[in-house]
Amino acid sequence: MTDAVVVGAGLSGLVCARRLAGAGVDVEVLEARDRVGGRTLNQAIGPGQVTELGGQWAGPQHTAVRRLAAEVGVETFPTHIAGRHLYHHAGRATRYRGDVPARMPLGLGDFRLAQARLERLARRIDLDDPAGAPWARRYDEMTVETWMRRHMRTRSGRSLMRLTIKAVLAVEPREISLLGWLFYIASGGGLDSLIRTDGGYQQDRFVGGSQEIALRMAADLGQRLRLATPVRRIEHGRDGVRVHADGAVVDARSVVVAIPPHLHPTIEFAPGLPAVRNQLATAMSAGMVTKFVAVYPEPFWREAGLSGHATSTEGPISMTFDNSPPDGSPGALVAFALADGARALEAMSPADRRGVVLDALVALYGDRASTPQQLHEQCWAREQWTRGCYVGYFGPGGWTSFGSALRRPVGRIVWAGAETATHGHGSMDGAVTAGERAAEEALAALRLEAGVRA
Ligand SMILES: Cc1cc2nc3c(=O)[nH]c(=O)nc-3n(C[C@H](O)[C@H](O)[C@H](O)COP(=O)(O)OP(=O)(O)OC[C@H]3O[C@@H](n4cnc5c(N)ncnc54)[C@H](O)[C@@H]3O)c2cc1C
Ligand SMILES: [Mg+2]
Repeated sequence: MTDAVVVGAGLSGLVCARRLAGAGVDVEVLEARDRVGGRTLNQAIGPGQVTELGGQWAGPQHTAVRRLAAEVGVETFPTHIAGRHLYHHAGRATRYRGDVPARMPLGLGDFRLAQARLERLARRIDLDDPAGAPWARRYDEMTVETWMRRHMRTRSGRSLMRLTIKAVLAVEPREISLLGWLFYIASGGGLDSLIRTDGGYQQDRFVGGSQEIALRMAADLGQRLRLATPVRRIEHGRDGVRVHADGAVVDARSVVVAIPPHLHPTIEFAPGLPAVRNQLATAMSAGMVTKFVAVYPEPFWREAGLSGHATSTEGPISMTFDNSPPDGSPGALVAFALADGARALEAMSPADRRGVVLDALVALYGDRASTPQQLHEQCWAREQWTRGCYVGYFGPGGWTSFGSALRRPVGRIVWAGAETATHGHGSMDGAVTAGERAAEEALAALRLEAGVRA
């Protein structure tokens, strides 16, 4: 019998296993895919050059993932952001500086007032228990769309707020409660730090691609990690757990489940999980993102004084960034289709989808954008072992009904994953801190048990 099994070799599961192994615990990691990294994924774009198709940026607030990267020898480099950004709205692309386009002063004023209100409310959120306060529950009943209609006066202000929530959570404002939005804002260190283009969430990237962090942890784990081994059934009881996966059965004292909650129903638990835990898994949904990376001989937009960052209220592409490697060669633009935008693209043929994305890039960056050397596409909702991104979130009422069960262990089952994070919820940083927290919980239980046995 081994001490612990970790289900899922994303950042969270790998960090958890690394901490457990470091504490002298026998641990085995079972991963469904034939690769590690989960929602982080490198894409080669040239000899020795990569870009990312999943999570990639780290802001100054993301101290845990930075610490981990340093530990495994992965460096950061600043995201290329110098120059003017583009805002595409009402058929027109305009240039701007700063974090929010100022084309419509009334809309911008409206947005800033709403932002100030959200920041003020978010400061009252208890990250450990967002729905705990009686006043918080009222906010869980209302969608962000409803709140915007009540508190924002201009269409352009609302459209900026809609774009903001889509950019940071990949959901439409009708899909999430105000409390869910406030929790996410508080967890991310404030709305300002989530949206500012200078020194915010997108401040830095990882040299060699973000997946390199997971790849290095996997190398350190060696034989303790098994790929292409999806877990199908977890038996758990007084004496231990038995984890059934394709091609493996592992007996252990505890199991850490490090997959997103909306995938929990794909595993059979015996005995079944508590009622509220079952309901939590189906109440938590995930956003929807398709990420495109267009690769060009050079980052030609830079010569034109453009940063490569754009936001758009029109069409399926809501946001772009310069995603070139550190030396700017080759040039890469990443384009995001988010929520309704990503869903709209799924109704098209691959060729039509490609055409629509290139048209969007041409509308922003001109004709040179029409002929990339490579165009990569990753729809995370299509992926069997992810099914939605960036992260799981609760719809209206979800935090109130299920929030308190989110991290509560069930006997010998401990929960990890970015969805269980308090700080940096849904980010790589959150995945790391959640993995560390889960390792502490599993360790405490193992020590208690060893003490009882001794
Ligand atoms: C397009 C995109 C952009 C993002 N941008 C950023 C960003 O810029 N910055 C940032 O910080 N975060 C970003 N994120 C979020 C970040 O990538 C995730 O929060 C983080 O990687 C999640 O890690 P995790 O270990 O919790 O989950 P995952 O990475 O999802 O890991 C779960 C693992 O479990 C495996 N698995 C699933 N089911 C089973 C099973 N039954 N048995 C065995 N294994 C199983 C999966 O294959 C996967 O490897 C982004 C995400 C996406 C998709
Ligand atoms: Mg994981």
